[in-house]
Amino acid sequence: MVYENPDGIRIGLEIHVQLNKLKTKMFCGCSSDYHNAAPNTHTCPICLGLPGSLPVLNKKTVEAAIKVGLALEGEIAEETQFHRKNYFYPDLPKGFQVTQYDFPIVSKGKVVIEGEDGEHTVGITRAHMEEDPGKLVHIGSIEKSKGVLIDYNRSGMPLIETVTEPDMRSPKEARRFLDKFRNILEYLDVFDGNLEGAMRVDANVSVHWGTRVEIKNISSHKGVERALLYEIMRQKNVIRRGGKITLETRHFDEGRGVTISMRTKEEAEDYRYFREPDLMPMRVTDWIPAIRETLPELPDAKRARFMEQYGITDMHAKSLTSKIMLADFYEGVCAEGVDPKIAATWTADVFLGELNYRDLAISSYDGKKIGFIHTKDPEIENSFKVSDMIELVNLFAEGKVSDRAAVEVIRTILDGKEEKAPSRIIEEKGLFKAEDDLVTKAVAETIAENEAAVKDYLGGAEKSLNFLVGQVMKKTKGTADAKTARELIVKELM
Ligand SMILES: Nc1ncnc2c1ncn2[C@@H]1O[C@H](COP(=O)(O)OP(=O)(O)OP(=O)(O)O)[C@@H](O)[C@H]1O
Ligand SMILES: [Mg+2]
Ligand SMILES: [Mg+2]
Repeated sequence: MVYENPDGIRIGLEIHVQLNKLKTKMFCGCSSDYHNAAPNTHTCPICLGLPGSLPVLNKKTVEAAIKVGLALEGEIAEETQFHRKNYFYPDLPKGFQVTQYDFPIVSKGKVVIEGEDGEHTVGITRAHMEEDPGKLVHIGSIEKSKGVLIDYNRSGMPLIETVTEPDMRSPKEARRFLDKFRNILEYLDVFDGNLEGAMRVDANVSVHWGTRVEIKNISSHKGVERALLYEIMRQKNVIRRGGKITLETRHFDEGRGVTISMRTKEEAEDYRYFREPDLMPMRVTDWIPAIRETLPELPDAKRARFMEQYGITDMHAKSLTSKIMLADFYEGVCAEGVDPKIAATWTADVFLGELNYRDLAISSYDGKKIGFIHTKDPEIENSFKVSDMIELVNLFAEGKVSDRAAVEVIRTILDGKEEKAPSRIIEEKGLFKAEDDLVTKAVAETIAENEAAVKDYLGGAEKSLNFLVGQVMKKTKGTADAKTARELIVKELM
């Protein structure tokens, strides 16, 4: 299958990622652990940009950038340096942002995603380091706001900006790219995507192979997908009415789901880039071998190994490796000699499905349990123990609990406040699988009591069989295995 891209869509992303796993900021010793702190409490003359303060580069920023570059299979510049991007705006009182201009540390990388027509490669144009400015908090909506508050806790946080080639051909591909990119960064342990403001995306998009429009500063992957869907529709409509698309910057209004023009590129500023005189150029070639040593097994490699080592399907391997903490949890479960295929089903399909359904995001794994938080309210948190999954998988493998009962156990643990082992939950809820003769008895009774349904089934109405199975489940209070019940009924009526 070859994807034709009938609307000539091209999407290129600029992704700002905070290296929020580093202990301190980029040019000063202020702690980067500010997310729960009061505004402007994690600041000093350097990150406030006060006159006379001098930056001291946090070497870990450069190391992390090189690590990212290697993971993206990019080229690392032999010599790299910083520039000043001059602009006047209250998010950076010193009047310029320290960034990299024509010497980005990383260039020419790639990321392989699941595209519209199978594997699809997205080129990485460049990735560079820069400092995060302070955060402006608009009171009310950005267009109507009467006032602005500024929090400089974020100011001076190390960022990596990654620019892709316009290689994505649909909003879905853009979202898949972002999911994959985030996953890689989390594997590298340089980034925690659950923290507020950790990843901000500018999405560039054009239709009919035309001029691009840039949508600035979108904070979620889903937001990027929605903004692009809207923007593509808007551009197509403009062209259909005989209009022209011009290079402009737009803002995505998450609430209304629309993009709004902010400025045209003619109004774009001239940033008067020049070399940052307070920071020396760096030669980093010698650092590369040691950093390469620290590269972990990356998602694609892990996925291939999982299929090979555990004999699981590609779908399961993909889902289990979509988060490093989930992959580690799964391996923790398998380490105890449980059936890896059953463990994959219960972890990837049921457990992960139930988490998504509840808007819970995986946030930690400590070797014993996997933790998760609510995506809208991080105060809501819970965890699931490796030992509980092992017990459940074994009970299921031994035929002691049915599908339905195992799902019920997982739900009970996710929703419960007190800790309980699966076997206790099963006992308390009476979920142990019914003995075979109990099921046989229920089948016989069901057939005797439901003459009409039996007749319909024998007359070819498959639906009636479902009804009969339902009756058996009811009689056994859901403890029968639905598949067994079905087989028994069919056999009886043959
Ligand atoms: N025709 C196009 N359609 C869609 N995207 C495009 C097109 N041409 C370029 N792009 C994308 O636009 C982005 C350009 O980003 P880049 O940072 O190089 O420049 P910029 O947006 O002008 O600068 P700034 O950093 O100030 O936003 C890249 O992601 C690129 O892939
Ligand atoms: Mg741009
Ligand atoms: Mg850019």
